[in-house]
Amino acid sequence: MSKTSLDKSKIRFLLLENIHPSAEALIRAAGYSQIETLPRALQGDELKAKLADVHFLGIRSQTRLTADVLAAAPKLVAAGCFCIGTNQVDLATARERGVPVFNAPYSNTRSVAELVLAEAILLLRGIPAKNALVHRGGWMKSAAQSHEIRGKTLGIVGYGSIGTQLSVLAESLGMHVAFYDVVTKLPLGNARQVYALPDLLAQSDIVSLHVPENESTRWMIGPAELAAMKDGGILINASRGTVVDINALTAELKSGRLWGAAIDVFPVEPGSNNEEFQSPLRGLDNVILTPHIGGSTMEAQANIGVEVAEKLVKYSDNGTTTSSVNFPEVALPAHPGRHRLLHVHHNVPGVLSAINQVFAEQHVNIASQYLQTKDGVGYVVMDVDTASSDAAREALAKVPGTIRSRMLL
Ligand SMILES: NC(=O)c1ccc[n+]([C@@H]2O[C@H](COP(=O)([O-])OP(=O)(O)OC[C@H]3O[C@@H](n4cnc5c(N)ncnc54)[C@H](O)[C@@H]3O)[C@@H](O)[C@H]2O)c1
Ligand SMILES: O=C(O)CC[C@@H](O)C(=O)O
Repeated sequence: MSKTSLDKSKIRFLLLENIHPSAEALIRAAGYSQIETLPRALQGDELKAKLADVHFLGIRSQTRLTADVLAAAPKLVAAGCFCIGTNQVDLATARERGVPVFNAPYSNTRSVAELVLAEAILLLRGIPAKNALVHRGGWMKSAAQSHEIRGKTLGIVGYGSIGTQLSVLAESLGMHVAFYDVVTKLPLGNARQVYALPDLLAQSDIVSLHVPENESTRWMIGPAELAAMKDGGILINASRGTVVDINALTAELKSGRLWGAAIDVFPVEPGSNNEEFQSPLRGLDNVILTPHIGGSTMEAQANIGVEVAEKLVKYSDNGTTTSSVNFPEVALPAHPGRHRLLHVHHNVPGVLSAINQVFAEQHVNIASQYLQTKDGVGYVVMDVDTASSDAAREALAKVPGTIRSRMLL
């Protein structure tokens, strides 16, 4: 088992938001014993107090890692988002503080695509409203406004991992697929790219949103976009709650101009299962409301637990940052018989030569050196002879421009 300069028994992991137990199992199997798990998100002061002593943090979509919170986490070595979205983390600040952030970019794409397709079928048949009526003792045996999915047009906004997966599944059921994306994408199957969002909205029977939360997607579906949708259209949002103006959507649904919607994500979501969910969409019969569970299947969550925990452990044990969403990516081999020095610094001219100067002055022989930079931050890793590593680490920490350094035994 690999060793870290800080004894593994002293390294603290905090896993929030009911992360699947597969994560804890993997971290324990790697030799770490201090792992605290909580079933809910933490925010603000409560989160800051908890983070004072934490080295590795695991979150899902609800815990906000703002610049303020990161400043209160001086020991934080790395953070893992046990999900796809990383919009809840101030990624630039994390990078500038020398904290790599990891996620699981593919583990729940299939789960989301399956749910969206199921919702599209249910909404086209008016099942949510019929189900609600029958539960209240009503009966409405009628084919009015009930349609097959075959031959209908699905408009996908955001043709990435989930959008493409959905595209393939929808075509297998006989749907026509059109998509809008800011990037020109290779269409799968017979799908076709539409280059203006209003055009896509106007020609789709069902519109499904699969964009990340960022400046370009915030409130991208507002009154004008909803008005551009077909009469009787259906909107599905399993991306992020800030993508849709929920009040405008409520108005379109209440007026009956849009036929139905399935919404999994909301501008404000409860941080735990014990809080009340508030939304103007509550009580509308032809709206499927789900508690942000698009990616919540046992299969996806178990895989995510392993994938992200593995990335955190690998960074802790060996320094590898491959697939980090905010950090220079370095894939490192094992370092048997050597000590490994990890140095994160501001990427300004002279830092690397200062490091090499320090090593020359300390008579430290560098066996291997790896360097990557990203957006103003450099990450250099050096494997050195064990005899001289302590002196080298001490000198390295004093190099101007250093953000942080670490040694692996
Ligand atoms: N409901 C859930 O449980 C759940 C689960 C997984 C992911 N998600 C959300 O779904 C999002 C998409 O996931 P993914 O894995 O497909 O991401 P992805 O990065 O693979 O794809 C996103 C696509 O959106 C495009 N895009 C970005 N900005 C755009 C804009 N302004 N207009 C049009 N297209 C734009 C990108 O070019 C990309 O092709 C995630 O960021 C996450 O927020 C939700
Ligand atoms: O599990 C979550 O909290 C978020 C799931 C989903 O939105 C994701 O980004 O993968």
